[in-house]
Amino acid sequence: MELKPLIEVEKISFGYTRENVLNDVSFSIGEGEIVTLLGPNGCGKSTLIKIMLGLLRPANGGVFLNGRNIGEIRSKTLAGEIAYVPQTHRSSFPYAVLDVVLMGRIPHKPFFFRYSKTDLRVAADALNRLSISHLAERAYTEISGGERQLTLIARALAQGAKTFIMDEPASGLDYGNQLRLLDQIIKLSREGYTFIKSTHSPEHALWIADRAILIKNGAIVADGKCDEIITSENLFSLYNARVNVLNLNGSLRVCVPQTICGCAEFGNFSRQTCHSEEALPWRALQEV
Ligand SMILES: Nc1ncnc2c1ncn2[C@@H]1O[C@H](COP(=O)(O)OP(=O)(O)OP(=O)(O)O)[C@@H](O)[C@H]1O
Repeated sequence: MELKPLIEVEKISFGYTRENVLNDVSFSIGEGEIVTLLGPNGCGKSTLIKIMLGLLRPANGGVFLNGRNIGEIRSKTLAGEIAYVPQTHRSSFPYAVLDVVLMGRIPHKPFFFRYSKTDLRVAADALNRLSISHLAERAYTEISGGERQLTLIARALAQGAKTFIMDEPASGLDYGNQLRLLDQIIKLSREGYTFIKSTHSPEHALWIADRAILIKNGAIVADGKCDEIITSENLFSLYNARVNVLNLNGSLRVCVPQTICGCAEFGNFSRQTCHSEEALPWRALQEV
């Protein structure tokens, strides 16, 4: 089924200097999709995200939200539509975590305002949803990087926008919080939210995303369903790393490196199992 285009990126080129970082990048995002941007360090993911948010102006091309050029939409209006979770964020002011989350309500407020009971409830719900209510009174400057990341995601939720653009949202999170974040994204997507997120984990894309856009040297090299384009060959082309994409139980896909500890044979990747023919559990899995 063809999804209604929500965001259209048309022929974007951009360079910080004379050299282009992005070249002729085009794609569209449908309402309710979860789209993952994948690519090696420095390939242009964050730059593309900043252009999609109107924070950087492209040299050529444009970004359209529901047909309107993003550069012409007032920032307050845009904030009601799109919430941004940046890769890293530091604050010099020791705001309480609750206050940082409440800042997500500002686009809904007039110039002079006080937070209403509804704002407080929305912020408390967002903290609760991310399981960080216990941090509410802590200073944002005195919590860990992962806790800050969760706070920013809660702020994005409190903002009430239906589209989330997230730059490596799982990067600072511990393993449990990474999985809980993926879970939240799936739940919110079922409620009609749209997600565009960059990641360095092809597995995260395989597990939750509808679509992946693979970027290399500032250009799109593949765009399609995760199951179809997150392949061993494409991962090698992106990361210069040999990885098998395996099918678990016919539904879940996982990435398994072909070589760890110098053993090139598929499956022989732990010191214990090295050179042991019997101990190859991965043989039972089907290679994609
Ligand atoms: N403010 C800047 N000024 C000049 N060059 C920049 C600036 N920000 C990024 N770049 C360069 O632009 C290119 C793309 O950077 P970008 O941050 O978009 O990559 P990325 O794919 O998000 O990388 P990573 O996965 O490491 O976060 C890189 O070569 C980077 O060095």
